[in-house]
Amino acid sequence: MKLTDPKECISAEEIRNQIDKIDKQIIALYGERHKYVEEIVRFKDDEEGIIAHDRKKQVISDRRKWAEENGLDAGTFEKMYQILIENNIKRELELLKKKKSGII
Ligand SMILES: C=C(O[C@@H]1C=C(C(=O)O)C=C[C@H]1O)C(=O)O
Repeated sequence: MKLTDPKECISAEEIRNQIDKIDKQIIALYGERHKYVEEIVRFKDDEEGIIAHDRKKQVISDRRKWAEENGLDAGTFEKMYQILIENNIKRELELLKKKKSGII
């Protein structure tokens, strides 16, 4: 991805173009992440396994740390990952239901 250095940008429009490029790439990566989330259901059998409480805690704590290491607000990233993981759990539960009823 070719980006102009933030300090080199000469207008708000140029800055916003860089932000759009970055977000497009971040979202493409979340698309990739989501494919793995859906496939993990092949290795899970029940609701407790889907929620995976300890893993969920670890994921959030690592993302908090990574956010801080990048000069970002840990609480913001904790909230984002809470929402993301809650949605992933819902999706995994739907897929588990389908798996159990033989649809997939
Ligand atoms: C993907 C998993 O399932 C759920 C979703 C997670 C995630 O999106 O990172 C983490 C833990 C689980 O709550 C997993 O068990 O690793």
